[in-house]
Amino acid sequence: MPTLRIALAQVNSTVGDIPGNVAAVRRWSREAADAGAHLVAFPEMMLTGYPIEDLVFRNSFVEASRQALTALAEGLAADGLGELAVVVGYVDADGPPAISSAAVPGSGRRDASALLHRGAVVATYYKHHLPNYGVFDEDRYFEPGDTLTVVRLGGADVALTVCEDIWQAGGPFSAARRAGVGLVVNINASPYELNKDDVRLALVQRRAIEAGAAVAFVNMVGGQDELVFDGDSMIVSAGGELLARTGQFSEELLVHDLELPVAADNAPAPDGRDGMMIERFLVSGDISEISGTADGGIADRLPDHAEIWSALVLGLRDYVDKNRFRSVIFGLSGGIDSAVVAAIAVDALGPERVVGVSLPSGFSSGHSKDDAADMAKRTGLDYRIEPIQPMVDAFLANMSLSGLAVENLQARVRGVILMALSNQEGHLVLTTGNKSELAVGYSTLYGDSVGGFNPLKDVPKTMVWQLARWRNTQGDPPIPENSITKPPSAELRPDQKDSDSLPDYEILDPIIKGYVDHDLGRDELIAAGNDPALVDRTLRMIDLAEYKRRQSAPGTKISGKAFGRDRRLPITNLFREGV
Ligand SMILES: Nc1ncnc2c1ncn2[C@@H]1O[C@H](COP(=O)(O)OP(=O)(O)OC[C@H]2O[C@@H]([n+]3cccc(C(=O)O)c3)[C@H](O)[C@@H]2O)[C@@H](O)[C@H]1O
Ligand SMILES: Nc1ncnc2c1ncn2[C@@H]1O[C@H](COP(=O)(O)OP(=O)(O)OP(=O)(O)O)[C@@H](O)[C@H]1O
Ligand SMILES: NC(=O)CC[C@H](N)C(=O)O
Repeated sequence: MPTLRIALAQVNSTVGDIPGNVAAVRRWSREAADAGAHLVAFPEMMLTGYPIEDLVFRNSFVEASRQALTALAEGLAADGLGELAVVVGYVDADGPPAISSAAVPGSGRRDASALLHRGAVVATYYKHHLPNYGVFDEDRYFEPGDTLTVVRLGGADVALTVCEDIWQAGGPFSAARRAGVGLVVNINASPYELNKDDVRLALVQRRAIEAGAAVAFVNMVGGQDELVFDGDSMIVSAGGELLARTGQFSEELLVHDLELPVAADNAPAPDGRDGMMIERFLVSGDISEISGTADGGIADRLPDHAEIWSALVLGLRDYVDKNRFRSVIFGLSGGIDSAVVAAIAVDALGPERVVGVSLPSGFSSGHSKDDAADMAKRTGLDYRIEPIQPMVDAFLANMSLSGLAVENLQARVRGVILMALSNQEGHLVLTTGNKSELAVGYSTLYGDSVGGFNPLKDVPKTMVWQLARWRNTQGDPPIPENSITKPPSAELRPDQKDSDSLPDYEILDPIIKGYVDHDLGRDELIAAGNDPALVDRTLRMIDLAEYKRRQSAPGTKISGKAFGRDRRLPITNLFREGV
């Protein structure tokens, strides 16, 4: 029985930074070789980052990816790593150049995996199953491959597959059984959402059994606009037993020895109902002898709140760093939302890169200023005070405004100040509205909704409180207790409370979840026990706020359905539930 030492490189690539991503492959390949690995696998689209969206239509981009791949193969050999088999994701094309931003049939854009060895690209594989739901639009971008690539290395047969190939029965995994491979390598760009780790493990186990082969599943880690990749790479035996698993949300090299069956030269059963062809490549008959043993170990999964917090921290850090911002700035009101944003930002970037500004008006309570100052003292963030009343008064001296217009004016003056400080000092402005507020439109357009990124965009208000309490149990509590316990208020008029305009968030959030996350209609929401009048009111607010969401800042997805790419609704829409 050949034993292969497999390394899974759970690493962070950046969309468009092809030279940086190539350098990362060379760096991690060196580590894998030093650990005695025979094969190292990198994530889907490692060379380009993922998702590349409409960049795929630019021939120059696809060509840069293809050239980087061949140069990488040569570079690895030049580094003395030619004997290591390196599996890496990239974008390829094997049809005529694209002529417009449409998925021209035959233009052959491919979501591809390649095996590099001894300075050459030995084999390539094109992703067969293309996800086209939720945040994925791969039918728009790629053509599916129809041939399973099997490589022989050290007397074992290994099949190459890409991400969605593992999410659907049939196709490559069923072809892998026909080909009689010992191992299927599945390279991923599988974004995080809560509880997806449990789904993934069961899935990888199911596919291993379907293929009758061990599965090495490697996922990327890091943030890309609204997505965050959590890693969670693993190796599962042909019988479905979990053998090794990485931690979540950090770069890691998992190295594990796998005993594989000796490859047989029988032709595969020809009549596969999977509809795939099988193509075989010889990589190398002999491989280096194993020294010692490598057991990757099985890392514990994070509990839910720790997992969500890690996702939000990594999502923000990578957005800031990859877009080359030195620091972030936001209004620090003493309320729970800006307090939790401050704690996430300090965890992500360190207090010296976080600026919190108290922007008191005539209606700001004493405790709002004290709680903001307390938050700053606890975390060491850069705290400023910019009173807004003189600027609000200047507007009111020159315009006749009343009621809501005056309320929103305060939020807008705050937005102008934050954007001015951003322009002056170069900070990224964070906006702080949570998923519940975004759902019902409880924010001022061009006011508190200004900003380039929103860490709480996919976090319902009730979870904002839970996260605050959880974070305060981890070491020194960063969030003032008063910010957690006081009733939420926008403080735009005397004694204003969120509860004047909105039902309690404990009642509101389940309705939002049903309507937004699960697409339930009015009758189903009422059948689930929600008050009919409240359902009608909430659905109306959600429907009418679509225009605000369409122009809202991006923020990290943590749920099964986030606002943005996951949930796409027309703004102009006269359909009303139950009417
Ligand atoms: N379909 C559509 N397409 C494009 N634009 C549309 C539109 N419908 C209205 N608009 C525009 O939007 C304007 C109305 O929106 P906007 O100006 O924002 O005003 P609006 O949504 O009426 O008021 C803001 C609400 O958010 C609350 N708030 C504000 C600040 C902070 C917080 C908090 O606690 O987090 C809550 C505030 O108390 C108030 O209830 C209209 O005047 C119109 O210009
Ligand atoms: N006095 C203030 N100083 C600084 N920023 C403010 C102030 N008031 C509002 N903001 C900004 O506007 C955002 C929305 O205001 P709002 O008061 O609704 O939220 P919050 O204070 O964070 O939380 P809560 O909804 O619990 O009150 C705040 O998160 C904050 O960024
Ligand atoms: N990149 C992909 O193919 C990802 C799709 C897959 N269903 C996932 O969410 O992990």
